[in-house]
Amino acid sequence: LGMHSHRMAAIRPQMAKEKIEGCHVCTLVTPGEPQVLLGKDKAFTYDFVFDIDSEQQHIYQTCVYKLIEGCFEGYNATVFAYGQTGSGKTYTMGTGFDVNPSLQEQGIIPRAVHHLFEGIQSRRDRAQEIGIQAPEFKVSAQFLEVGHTKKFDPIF
Ligand SMILES: Nc1ncnc2c1ncn2[C@@H]1O[C@H](COP(=O)(O)OP(=O)(O)OP(=O)(O)O)[C@@H](O)[C@H]1O
Repeated sequence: LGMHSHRMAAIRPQMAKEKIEGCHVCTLVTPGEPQVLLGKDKAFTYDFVFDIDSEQQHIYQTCVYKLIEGCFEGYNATVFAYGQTGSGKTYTMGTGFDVNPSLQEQGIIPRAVHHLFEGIQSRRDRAQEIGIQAPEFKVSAQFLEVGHTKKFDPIF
């Protein structure tokens, strides 16, 4: 059994409150590199980095698309968001229920569910077209939210 993981960082725009308080953006993404500079002397490297103006669609396409395609081959996949309060986990995962985001703003989970069921349907349709028995799919998914656990370090 092998396990492979990727780490990505997405930088969110400043919230209105932060702008009003005169906060400065302290991150700088190194052009062409998956690296974030924090202030002058701290550099962090990830597999992917998405700067402030990144679109949800781009994040999905780069980080999650292949995982869902892999599910059709029988692989398991996990997408895990972590970060401090207000850093943008809910927004990026698309699990806020109090807002109704535009299609463009839709996050990872609704995109993944859509991709999964579209993928199933198109594989079944294709089988019918060429006259073979439609494949059967069993879908099992989990969505967990861990919060406010002061003693739990999710970065391991
Ligand atoms: N990429 C983004 N573009 C625009 N707004 C964003 C982005 N990321 C986060 N936000 C906004 O920033 C605020 C905080 O984000 P969010 O609620 O997703 O944080 P969180 O990490 O889930 O926080 P908590 O741990 O407290 O639940 C929200 O108002 C959200 O809409």
